[in-house]
Amino acid sequence: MNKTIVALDFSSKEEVVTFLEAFDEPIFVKIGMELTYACGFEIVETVKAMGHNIFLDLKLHDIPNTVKGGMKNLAKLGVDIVNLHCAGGSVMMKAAIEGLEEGAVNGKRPLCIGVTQLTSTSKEMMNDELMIPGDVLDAVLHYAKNAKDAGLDGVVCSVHEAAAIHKLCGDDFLTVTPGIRLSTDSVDDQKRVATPEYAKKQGCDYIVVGRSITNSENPKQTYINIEGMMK
Ligand SMILES: O=C(O)c1cc(=O)[nH]c(=O)n1[C@@H]1O[C@H](COP(=O)(O)O)[C@@H](O)[C@H]1O
Repeated sequence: MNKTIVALDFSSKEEVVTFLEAFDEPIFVKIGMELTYACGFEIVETVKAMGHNIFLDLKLHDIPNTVKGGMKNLAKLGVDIVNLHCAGGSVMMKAAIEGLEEGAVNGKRPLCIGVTQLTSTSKEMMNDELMIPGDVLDAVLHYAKNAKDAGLDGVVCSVHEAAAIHKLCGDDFLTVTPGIRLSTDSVDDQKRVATPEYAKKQGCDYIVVGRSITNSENPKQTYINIEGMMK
């Protein structure tokens, strides 16, 4: 199974198709809000028809009943992974799983993972602006435990928290880690970043990589190099 999930942060179907046509084999991709809001859910069908695995990253965060209904309809799309914000709370997370089970296609629901603290969040921002005290690791572990208890399949976190999450929640509990940068890349808006090599050392199940691949001169070769670092 591929360990690298490529973030298709594009605003048109043409860019997505051109990007994916370079790959000879199916890969794992992430369709997020930029692409979905530009193209609608039709883009999910387009990418599925090309044979790729899909993480549909819409980060649901609302009252339990609304998230349940939303997840029911997302499950019908037959994607592999969906996500939500753990900050929505345990009742919301349980409702999300109920919705996914109701909408499951042929008895199979998408995996559901919860965003703990965005990788663009620093300790200072978390403490001073969001008013969550302590270290980022403490908050992330607390949210991960809530997610596990609510029946989620894993979390989105930074590479720096993945090993501690596996220790607390078990090796089967997925850690999906964005904020990946090659050592020469600019950090951009990310705060908790790490290289693919370090992600492998920390036991991350999947890394999410956007700009390091999509903005590179040869995206396919960069993808192959990064996959190589994760094997
Ligand atoms: O849920 C996500 O995928 C996500 C969570 C998070 O905490 N941080 C984060 O960067 N992401 C996503 O991962 C991708 C990272 O993109 P790059 O910074 O370009 O590699 C983006 O599509 C983000 O929306």
